[in-house]
Amino acid sequence: MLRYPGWLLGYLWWLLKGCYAVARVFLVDARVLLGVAVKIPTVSFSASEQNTTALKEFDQLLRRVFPKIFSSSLVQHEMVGNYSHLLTVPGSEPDLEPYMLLAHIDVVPADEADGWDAPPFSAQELNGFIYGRGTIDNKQSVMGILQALEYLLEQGYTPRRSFYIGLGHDEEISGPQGAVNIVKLLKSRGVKLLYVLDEGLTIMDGVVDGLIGPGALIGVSEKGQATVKLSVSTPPGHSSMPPRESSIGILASAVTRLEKNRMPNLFGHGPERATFEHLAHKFGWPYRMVMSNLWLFSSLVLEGQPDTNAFVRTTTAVTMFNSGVKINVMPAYAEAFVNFRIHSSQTLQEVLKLIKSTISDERVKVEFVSGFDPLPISSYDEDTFGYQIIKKTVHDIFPEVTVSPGICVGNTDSRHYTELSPDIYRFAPSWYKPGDSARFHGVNERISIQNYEEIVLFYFQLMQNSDIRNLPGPRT
Ligand SMILES: CCCCCCCC/C=C\CCCCCCCC(=O)N[C@@H](CC(N)=O)C(=O)O
Ligand SMILES: [Zn+2]
Ligand SMILES: [Zn+2]
Repeated sequence: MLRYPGWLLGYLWWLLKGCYAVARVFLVDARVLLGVAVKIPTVSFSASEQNTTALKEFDQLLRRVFPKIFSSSLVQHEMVGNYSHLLTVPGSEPDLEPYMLLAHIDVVPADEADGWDAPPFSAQELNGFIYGRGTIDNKQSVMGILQALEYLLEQGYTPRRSFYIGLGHDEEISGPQGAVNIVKLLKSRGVKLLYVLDEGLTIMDGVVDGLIGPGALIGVSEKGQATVKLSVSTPPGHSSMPPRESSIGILASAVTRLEKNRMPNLFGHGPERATFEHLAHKFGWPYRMVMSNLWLFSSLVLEGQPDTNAFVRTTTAVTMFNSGVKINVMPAYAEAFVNFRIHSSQTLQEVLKLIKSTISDERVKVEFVSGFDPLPISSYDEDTFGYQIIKKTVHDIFPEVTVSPGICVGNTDSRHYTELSPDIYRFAPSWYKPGDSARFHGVNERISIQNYEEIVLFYFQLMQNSDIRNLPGPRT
């Protein structure tokens, strides 16, 4: 048996304790920093209105709290579209294709009166959670990525593989100034990316009936979108002599038809099939039996909840409805906006056709407002560097979690990056438990302090894991 002198063991123990102490300080700092970031209300109110004062303040915050990043001769920092950030970290081996991490600084509006347990821009800690807008969408990634890089720079780390960090300031309004201009800039420089990782799916725990243990879903695609405006015009008049149907009534029937006749269940026609194939061994009896009939499984198990239902079909959301000027005047005009999120196996054109045939009322004018097809499906096989490195990193930090591909039900800045890379992934390692779907863009958005620490460690590990030349082991 090998014998070590006592002084050596003592020294190693001292070193270990030192590393632990540094790690603790680094994580305690990180948690405070997330709080400071959440307190700055970087709200995107609408396509034409953003809180630019807050965006400037956020820029100042980043420069103040990440001194190594902003003073390093290694890291190149650029502002893009006024408030977005592009960081370039050149590797020592330029022949290795770079990768890119994305996150966004802006948040959707939040009103304490909607029922928050703590003010949405307070970052108050309650029962081990930091509450506030942006804690899961998506300041946890902004601060987690930068904290990881700051710590690596502090350790004198220089990567072999170059990487970029893109922090958008207008993701919540589709990224027209941030992501779009970062992509233009990178394209003009001839950059190609090995993989891109953006926000998106999460670690699900207890949200799918029958699934035993947590599952990390890595978004290998994201749904498309269609927004349509429906409008009805009728002659105005006195409310004491109303016609049988008002413009509001006609429009209400049209949106009710859309809500009642959901788009078809397409389970099994897109990457969600692979999700369940990868998770199959984690289903207990009798779910495992039902899973052999995937369609039955999807309608029994998945259609019931808004989040799992979004996995299996194009969703229909009536988001705006306006009409009427006075209680005794028949409204001359009523309009509604309906937002569809398109399943991977459908196209925008197919969905627009279905909308018209479902409404099937000539009095309702249907206008296309905006939309795009579902995004291409990135590879997730054994030889795909990006997917496998993300998967390995999940296992390094969360050994108990099963990893599987999934479809991101919301859209992200990464959808602008398709010309830079075929392999785009949407995932951040936030825990997602029953009830959490309502926190995204809703009330009581929060993250546990422990989860935030895990997120910092995840990016810290990911940057190091990405630094290998090839995936290990024989590959067929
Ligand atoms: C086995 C099936 C489980 C399905 C679980 C679904 C889990 C959903 C988990 C997280 C959803 C979070 C979506 C994150 C990305 C959303 C980003 C966003 O808000 N984007 C906006 C703005 C835009 N860029 O278009 C949007 O409207 O989508
Ligand atoms: Zn987001
Ligand atoms: Zn969002």
